[in-house]
Amino acid sequence: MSNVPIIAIDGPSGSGKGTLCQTLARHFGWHLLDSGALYRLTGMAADRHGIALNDELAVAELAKNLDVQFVPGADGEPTLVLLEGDDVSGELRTEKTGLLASKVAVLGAVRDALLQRQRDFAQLPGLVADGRDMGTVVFTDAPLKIFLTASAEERAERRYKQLKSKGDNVNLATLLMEIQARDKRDSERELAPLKPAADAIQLDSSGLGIEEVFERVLAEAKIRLPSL
Ligand SMILES: Nc1ncnc2c1ncn2[C@@H]1O[C@H](COP(=O)(O)OP(=O)(O)O)[C@@H](O)[C@H]1O
Ligand SMILES: Nc1ccn([C@H]2C[C@H](O)[C@@H](COP(=O)(O)OP(=O)(O)O)O2)c(=O)n1
Repeated sequence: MSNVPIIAIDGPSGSGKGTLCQTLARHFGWHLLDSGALYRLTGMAADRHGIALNDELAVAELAKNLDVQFVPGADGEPTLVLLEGDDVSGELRTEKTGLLASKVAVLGAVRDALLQRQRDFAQLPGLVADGRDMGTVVFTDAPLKIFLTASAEERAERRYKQLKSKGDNVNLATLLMEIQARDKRDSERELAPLKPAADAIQLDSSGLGIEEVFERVLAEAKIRLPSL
């Protein structure tokens, strides 16, 4: 793992991690780990199988044996995600699934079950890792760690526009409450809580455009990863 350059991006929901990570991975031609998707899929699997979200061992067993396939889309089309053979690409990104993910993510046995699977993504020529504990737990040696934030209001607004453009019937006030509840659960949990690593660069993206965030992180990458 140590010879693989890694950029770890952590932060709360809607801060722009996914967008930034995809742009960075494309820019460098590196691999991408969407760790949140693994927690989302675990939450969905528990929901499908009627397993209580606090049944730690049963949920961890699901996490260990996730039957998932990522099928690259045709030109310009998004990757399809199949859970147990069913296309769950749409359901994966809903707020309901985000909430399920945040609930199973408090369970230590689930986090342990997903740890090695995440580390296996560290492959040459490099990895951009998106999550909550990339810099603090999963890739502690990453030479560049970014903790990306934005005000809860701005994050809710971003999510509102994103879901609205997909045709979802959403309400801004409800989204803000959901984001705040998820922030609280993710930050206050005992294991791998959402917090900046001691050596992370904190970047508040409130009022910054997507391109501006990318340029700032690119500049940091050139400093911290001199081989780039
Ligand atoms: N800096 C930014 N300014 C405005 N909108 C942004 C910014 N970064 C991301 N977005 C938009 O906000 C929404 C949520 O971003 P996303 O990358 O999914 O966040 P996260 O992965 O942190 O939850 C997306 O629609 C994205 O296009
Ligand atoms: N490394 C990670 C990634 C996600 N999680 C949990 C906590 C999050 O609320 C959920 C969903 O994460 P995800 O990054 O997909 O969600 P957002 O796109 O930021 O809304 O999973 C985690 O505990 N650790």
